[in-house]
Amino acid sequence: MATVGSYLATRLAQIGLRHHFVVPGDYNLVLLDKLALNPHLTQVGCANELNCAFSAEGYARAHGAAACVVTFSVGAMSAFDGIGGAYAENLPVILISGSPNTNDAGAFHLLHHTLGTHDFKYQLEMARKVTCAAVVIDRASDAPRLIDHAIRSALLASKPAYIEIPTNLAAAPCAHPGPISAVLAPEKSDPDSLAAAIDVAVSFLGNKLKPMLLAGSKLRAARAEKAFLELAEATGCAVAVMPGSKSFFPEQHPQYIGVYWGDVSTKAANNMIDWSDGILCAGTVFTDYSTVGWTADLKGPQIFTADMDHISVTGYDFSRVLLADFLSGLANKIKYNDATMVEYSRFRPNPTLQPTAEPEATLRRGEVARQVQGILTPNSTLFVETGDSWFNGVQMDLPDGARFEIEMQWGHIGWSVPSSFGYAVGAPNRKTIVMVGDGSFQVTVQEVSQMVRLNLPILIILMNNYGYTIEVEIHDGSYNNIKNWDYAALIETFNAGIDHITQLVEVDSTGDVVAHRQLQEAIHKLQLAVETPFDTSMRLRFQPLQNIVVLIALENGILPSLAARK
Ligand SMILES: C/C(NCc1cnc(C)nc1N)=C(/S)[C@H](O)COP(=O)(O)OP(=O)(O)O
Ligand SMILES: [Mg+2]
Repeated sequence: MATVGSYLATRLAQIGLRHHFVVPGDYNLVLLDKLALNPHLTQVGCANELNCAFSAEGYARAHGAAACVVTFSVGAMSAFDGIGGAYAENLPVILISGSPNTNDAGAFHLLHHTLGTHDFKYQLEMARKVTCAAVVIDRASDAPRLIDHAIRSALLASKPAYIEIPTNLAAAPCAHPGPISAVLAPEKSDPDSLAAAIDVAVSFLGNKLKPMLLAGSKLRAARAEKAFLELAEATGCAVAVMPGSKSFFPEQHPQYIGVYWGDVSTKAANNMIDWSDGILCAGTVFTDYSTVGWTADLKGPQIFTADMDHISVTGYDFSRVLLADFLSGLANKIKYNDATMVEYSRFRPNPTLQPTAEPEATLRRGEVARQVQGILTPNSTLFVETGDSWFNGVQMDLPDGARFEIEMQWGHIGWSVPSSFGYAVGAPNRKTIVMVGDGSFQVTVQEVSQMVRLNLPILIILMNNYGYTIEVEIHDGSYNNIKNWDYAALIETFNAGIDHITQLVEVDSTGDVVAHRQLQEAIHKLQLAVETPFDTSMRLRFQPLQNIVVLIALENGILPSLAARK
């Protein structure tokens, strides 16, 4: 016989997970022991449950799915914020929570960590709001069915799922797992609807003079990036992406024309969108953010919408048509029409190279962004945090193979630190770079200490502009003040007890005036840091830290109103 905990561990390993993120608590300790026994799974501790959920979210970005394990109520409540983010970003994260013994409710026990009532179902009710499937294992014999249902639902919908396991059932015997195909077998498109949707799309695009494609953030969740590329090359037309799907289409591809984000588009992509008479939108999500306050929300007869499992255009609507099936089926039937590329070639803007700052100039945001651009490789993954970093990141010109991670829908400040940590756990062979503001960094900075512990080579570019600057731009007030930190000293704290040489490099444009050339040198050396023992003779202020590089750039160009806020 298996146990409920070992059954769950086997299923997590069988769907390809090699790590799971945890915060222990007395409702989940036996379960954690069972999960830790599985030879394919490594347990990764996090500093709190918000970061635990965001770390799993980042792992899912790298690995396809993820799992995090928390304790009842005080743990899960905090994790729900990160799980809400995974829901909003279409990422299959399995949230697993310990819970009271099955006899506690019936005995009218009042329990610690709960709301102090006899009702222990509130967590399940809350979980139902932020997941696509939420189950409670009330009997060990139900565990196989319920665990399989929750995991399969999450993988098919690319949304989080919730599994609640009472303390006394984690080690209870249950049936051995059956074939994993019961969980992993893919859904199929309805063949008639698929054929009909493709025919409608062929005539929609076929009778347009200047059709083009727009890639959206759900392309990854639908596992349709390859099919989208196939369709693009079959049509020869211009291809734009939305900010939430940057890097889901190769940016060095001749048909790539930039990020469509209304007035903040790149490479004049918005001009082509406005000029086109027919746009196939694949996996797109139009929100107040992504449409720049509804100024670019693409409605009307010239829009053809291909969603994860649903196709629609004026007068037609097809369900159970999987996006990847639709795109590759359409690629086989579509007529070639490169009119939009011919037009775009007439005004394709030259790349705007940020001028290199003068050697002695003090450091500014543009110079930091220019130098980050310079270190991007096909193996880079660039995380951009909510705030100014979004705009710096969206402008980056990605080499093919480079990936771009943004939390465009949930937009939770602080997401990038734990998410990049989880991502790097899931994809250690990639070079993870994070651009994050000081306000965001302060929300979830604890997970830098996990980066230290796991010796992950992550480069964090912290843009310290003394506060919530985006908020200042939106609507100023004293509430946008934050206390500046001595980040070097903070990082030293994380380094306690670690004897490896890694560096926190603080490039301070006031006080120790450090010209930008030293930033370049620092970045260059930081790159070396992950391969070779670090040269500790840096002239910059630094604190030894385990293979993590946190580069803190105080932006000299801070808004005058902020200057006084130190
Ligand atoms: C407070 C808030 N948004 C509101 C907000 C508040 N709470 C959560 C969890 N998420 C949010 N987006 C935002 S964008 C700050 O300007 C971020 O500051 P910082 O990281 O320092 O970046 P910038 O200075 O470039 O803006
Ligand atoms: Mg800031």
